Amino acid sequence: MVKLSPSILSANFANLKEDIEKVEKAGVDMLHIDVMDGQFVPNISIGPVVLKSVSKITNLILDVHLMIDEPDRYIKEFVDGGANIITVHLEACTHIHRTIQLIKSYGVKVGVSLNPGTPLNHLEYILDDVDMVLLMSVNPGFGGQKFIPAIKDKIRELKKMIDARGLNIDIEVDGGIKVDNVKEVVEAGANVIVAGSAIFGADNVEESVRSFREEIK
Ligand SMILES: O=C(CO)[C@@H](O)[C@H](O)COP(=O)(O)O
Ligand SMILES: [Co+2]
Repeated sequence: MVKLSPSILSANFANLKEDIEKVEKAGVDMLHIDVMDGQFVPNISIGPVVLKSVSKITNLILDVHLMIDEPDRYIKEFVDGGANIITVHLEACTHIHRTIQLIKSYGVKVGVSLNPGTPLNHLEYILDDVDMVLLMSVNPGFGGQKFIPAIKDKIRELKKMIDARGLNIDIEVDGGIKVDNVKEVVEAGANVIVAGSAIFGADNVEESVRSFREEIK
């Protein structure tokens, strides 16, 4: 079953509660929380304080995407804020293995994300330790960018690596996913789809979620 994880980066932050209720009612599976530090990526978004408030008004799985340098410093705060899955960028961690163990020690799920230009072989010695791999299909930092087509091959390769090891790891893809390209992403092997502008930015959120579901059923 393919899961939908709309990114609140494209929500109206002055109206966040209503926006989240809309996607929840529309039947999405998770809520993707983009955290940006203005250092690892050239943008600043939200942190654990907002996450904590969000966790109080939704039952959706909170899928936290940390685009911050040396995330070990803040893992506990995001756990306390209600994160169910914490994904860190491989490129942002000096000791990725240690960071993965730290996240697991709090009993939450752990994901590792790769920028579009980072090769899959960097996962070789950590793949067995993670619950999810997040492949970026845009360069991180902003919503509303264009999907990078080469990532479809990367998804296929990752799926092969996971299957060859007999692992049960989610493949999440994030950036530029719309109703008209989601099918290709799922066919390549992704089973968690992030969509920001295409869901929170849609005129009719319910209709957008329905169209996504139709494409990936
Ligand atoms: O992590 C990021 C961007 O860095 C994403 O989660 C975006 O927020 C997705 O937005 P769209 O590309 O779907 O508009
Ligand atoms: Co994201």
